[in-house]
Amino acid sequence: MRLGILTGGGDAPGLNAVIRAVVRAAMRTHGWPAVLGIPEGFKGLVERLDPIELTPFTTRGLINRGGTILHTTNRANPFQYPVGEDRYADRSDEAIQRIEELGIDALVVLGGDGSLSIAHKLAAKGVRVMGTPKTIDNDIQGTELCFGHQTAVATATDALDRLHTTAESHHRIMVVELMGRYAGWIALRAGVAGAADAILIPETPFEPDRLCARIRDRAQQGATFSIIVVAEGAKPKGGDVSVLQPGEGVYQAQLGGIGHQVAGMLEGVTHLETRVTVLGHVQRGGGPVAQDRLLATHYGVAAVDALARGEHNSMVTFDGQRIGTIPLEQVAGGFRPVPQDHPLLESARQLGVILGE
Ligand SMILES: Nc1ncnc2c1ncn2[C@@H]1O[C@H](COP(=O)(O)OP(=O)(O)OP(=O)(O)O)[C@@H](O)[C@H]1O
Ligand SMILES: O=P(O)(O)OC[C@H]1O[C@](O)(CO)[C@@H](O)[C@@H]1O
Ligand SMILES: [Mg+2]
Repeated sequence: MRLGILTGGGDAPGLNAVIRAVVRAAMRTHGWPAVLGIPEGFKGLVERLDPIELTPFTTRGLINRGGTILHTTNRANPFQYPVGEDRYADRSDEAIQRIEELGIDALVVLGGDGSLSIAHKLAAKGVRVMGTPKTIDNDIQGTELCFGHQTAVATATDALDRLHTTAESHHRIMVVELMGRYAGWIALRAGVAGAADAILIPETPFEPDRLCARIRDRAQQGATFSIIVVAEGAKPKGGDVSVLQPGEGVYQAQLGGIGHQVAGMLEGVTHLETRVTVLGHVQRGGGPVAQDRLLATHYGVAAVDALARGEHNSMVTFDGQRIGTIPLEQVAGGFRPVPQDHPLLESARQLGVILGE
């Protein structure tokens, strides 16, 4: 079987490790021919960019490399492809024609919800696809873990450790804005691991007055500094998410600003000196931590195994114990928020972490 592979949407640590695993499993275990790497996500198919021949030799040294050697874009949906200023066309037939022309029997898509939804639509038109769940936000339906997430959590935790020492030196409030558009997995996990005093996530719109009162109480009870973690998609009760740049057409809005908003509220009420750190794309950069290398490797091997079994139109998954697969139709268009009864939320509550409730 000739495999094609592409990476879509934002990058995440572990993409290269999946590519390496797919290539090795396909060629070494199944004796399939070299895998064709499609550059720039789905754009590479529509624009007929030259594929990259991937072999165990050309994918050496990839397990710990950040980014994606295939490059990626989040602006290349073949079903709604930009063809001019504010104009889009369905170019999916051209993408499919290119897959056929390259002799690709199955396409492995490393992507988030957007890319996996596109893969599902291609499958409906007869393309054999296999997805692997990628996103640092960890918000893809059907799997406990997406690769990249644990690296982002480690990076954010390290940032919180560093902010602790300077917060303590200056008796300041430090507000840290972390990624997480719709789900607060990074903020919750890094917040607990980094001993944050408050964690605000998109799933729990916060009460500004209560938040300010509780931080003021902390100070009055002797706390000389506070660390507040805010997911970029967090919002006050009855309010909206903070947008830096609105979305347009197929372009998603750029979120940001909630950290400064929260800092302004806190400083106004508590009169404590407050500083803001927006960690941003640092969370997506660099090589994957060991857990993400392992998860990415399992996912790559499982994707090839599933195709070899004759399965397609699925995504590989991890349920906390085992690697499996799930039909893409159960993934596309959905997302996975932090449930209100999640054990880590419960532990945070019991530690007295302010959760904006
Ligand atoms: N539900 C959907 N169905 C079809 N296309 C979608 C859907 N959501 C997003 N898209 C398109 O898919 C492309 C990739 O989406 P996006 O940038 O969200 O990447 P992703 O794969 O979801 O990764 P991530 O969001 O983690 O960066 C974009 O062109 C976007 O317009
Ligand atoms: O790289 P971009 O286009 O700014 O996208 C940023 C978004 O991508 C993510 O990193 C992953 O979906 C989100 O956390 C963030 O909102
Ligand atoms: Mg997306």
